[in-house]
Amino acid sequence: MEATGLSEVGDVVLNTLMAQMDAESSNKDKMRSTKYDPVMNPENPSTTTCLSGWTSSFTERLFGARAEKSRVTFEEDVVVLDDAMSQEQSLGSRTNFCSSLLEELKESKLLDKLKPAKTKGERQSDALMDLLAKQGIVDSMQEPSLHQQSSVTNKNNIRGDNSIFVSREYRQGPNQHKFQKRHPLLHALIATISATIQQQVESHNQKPESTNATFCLDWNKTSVQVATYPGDGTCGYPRHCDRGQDSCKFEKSKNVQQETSASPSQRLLTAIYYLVEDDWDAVLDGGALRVFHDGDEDGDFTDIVPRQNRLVVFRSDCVEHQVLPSLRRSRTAITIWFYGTVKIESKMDSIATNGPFIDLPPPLPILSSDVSCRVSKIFVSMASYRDSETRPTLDAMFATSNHPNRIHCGIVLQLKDGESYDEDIWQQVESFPRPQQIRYLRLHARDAMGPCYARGLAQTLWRGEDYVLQIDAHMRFRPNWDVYLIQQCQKIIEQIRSDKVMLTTYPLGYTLPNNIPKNETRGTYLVPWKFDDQGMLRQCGRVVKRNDDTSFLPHKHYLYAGGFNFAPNRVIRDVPYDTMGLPHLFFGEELSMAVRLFTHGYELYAPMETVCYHLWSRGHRPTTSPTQDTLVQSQQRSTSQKRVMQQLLGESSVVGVPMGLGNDRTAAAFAERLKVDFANKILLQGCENGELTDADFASGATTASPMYQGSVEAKIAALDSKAKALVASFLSGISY
Ligand SMILES: O=C(O)CCC(=O)C(=O)O
Ligand SMILES: [Fe+2]
Repeated sequence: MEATGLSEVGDVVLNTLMAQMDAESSNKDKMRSTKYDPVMNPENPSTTTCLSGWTSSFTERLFGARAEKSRVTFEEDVVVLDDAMSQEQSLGSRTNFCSSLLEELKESKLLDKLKPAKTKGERQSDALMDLLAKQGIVDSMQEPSLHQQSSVTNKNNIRGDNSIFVSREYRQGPNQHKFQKRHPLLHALIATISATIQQQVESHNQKPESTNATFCLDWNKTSVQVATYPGDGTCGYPRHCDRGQDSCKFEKSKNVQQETSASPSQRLLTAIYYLVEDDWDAVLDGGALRVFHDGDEDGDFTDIVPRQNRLVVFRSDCVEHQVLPSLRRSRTAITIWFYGTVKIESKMDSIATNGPFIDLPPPLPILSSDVSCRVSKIFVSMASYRDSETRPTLDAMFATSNHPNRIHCGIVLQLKDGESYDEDIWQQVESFPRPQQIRYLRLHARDAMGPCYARGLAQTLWRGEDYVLQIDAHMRFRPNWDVYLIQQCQKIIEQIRSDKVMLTTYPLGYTLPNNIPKNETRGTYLVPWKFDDQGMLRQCGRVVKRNDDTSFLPHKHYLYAGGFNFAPNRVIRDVPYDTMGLPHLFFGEELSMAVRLFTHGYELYAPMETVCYHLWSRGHRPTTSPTQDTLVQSQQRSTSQKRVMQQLLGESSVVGVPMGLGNDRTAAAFAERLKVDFANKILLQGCENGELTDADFASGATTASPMYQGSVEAKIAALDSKAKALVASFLSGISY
């Protein structure tokens, strides 16, 4: 074994030691790390007027539950506040705020300035302006004002209203007193709604337990629009999302553009205040705001009648809506858009059983955009063989996920009947706090037939979830793992324009009970290691140098890890586990999957960051070993190994058959990419680096090292004496 490999092990051990020493101080840091800095709302410099009818359940609707849900519902996502503005705020002869405001708009001639909304061409030029603003070529704070709007009616307009933006410069610029003097009621409306929203956002963000989402609103960037739909029954506004068509789930099939943490804030909340007459009739006047519940084209909806003094608020980034034509009279509304970003953080749920984590690794970096509309369900496939870590793994997995409600597990529990060790495991899993999200099959351990059988059975528990994560039953996770995996997967799909992608690698290790190398978050990369005495190729993971440039795609490789892989759900149909065909196969399972995936056109990638940690020691659980095989078992194993060899050599009998190779690429091409000669069992030059170069690996390692393959004991044996001493002192603190 080469010394270069050892220094990698040394690194990991050192980092683990440091993690332990840091454990106490970092526990304190586990509190919210992102603090929102309240900024004084310029729309509201002195007053503290708030909408009186606003309740905390409204706040919960807009800022709370959404992060956990995939479906928009009227009851949970839209706030309708009647009698929004109190009558005391009206001025002059009228006692009614709404009619006073309408009068104010008329008197100030603002309503005369309304123009048909923008044409498609104008919107495209806006997009260009946006781009230029992002490049710093023009000032991004400029918003469309009266002068920039079209004065020509265009039949291609998708929306039929006449509108005007009350420019930010006018409302908030140096001459804002002019605006306030000329439009005192409009100013009062904007200030009241803004103050309420600001107060609610702040109080939401200060409650760490409320959700895992922090709302950062950019108070300098509100937009205010006055819009009138004529009452001729012809004009409405088709179904849309105020953030733009790319943001909604309904539009998911189109390429979703994700914000990066550097992207400017976007529309986050839409507040619409209706200025119609008080006898507006839902049927005779029409003009309802139709809110769609689901992402589907033909999903449910709720119609909201535009009542006088009614305020409707919803999330601009996920609530799709439409304006139905006004049938009898014109319909005026004022819309305020609030801009901002949503930071998603992991809930640091305390672990219900097996004590708390002594430490958690740093969260995975995820794009700061609110992915709540885009995050799909994940099916977690897990084969567990008499493993007391099954329940702690599930606990850790849910506790560190962003969207625990969207995770569904299929577990194959292979347990001995009547043994207390096994019955304890059964009890723990059966009494799991999220029983609706756990499906399982229980097998007698005596009927176990190796990982392919168990993982194949686990796949039968899939119920249409969008992504599939296959893991072992002894893992820990970094916070944000679910959103990170989906975002990385999507990034690759967009780049290579194929959804036959998989993220997979050998994770770094943890030790019992919960010792996670907190400072070690680098990714690992799979490369060939050696041919074992059965003639089977073994593989290993190598630590890759950290690269903080998030624009980089994960590194492509050709090997597959059974204990950690993530892919869009089509993988279950394209390359399902060979449940019956490879009984009692251990080494060979991963190669068979690798060559099958490759020949079916799948590209495999190693995440840039460690996503989870794997318990490499088997000391905590009873395992089977080939020496305990019955004759039948060992015969079956060697038949399975032969089948894997046929696959690796691309024999025609295994091409294009169920559970065999695909026709997209050949096994020979796989071997060539891997730089391995399977027929002669030779590793070819450069195979230890895969698609990378020496410089890409940590510690300048030039050879493949078996760092994650063996037991802890094997690793100790491989260390030099200095590292050995460190490991010994480290292990003496751990009981297992
Ligand atoms: O006036 C309404 O009810 C909604 C208008 C709208 O959807 C928009 O302007 O984006
Ligand atoms: Fe809208």
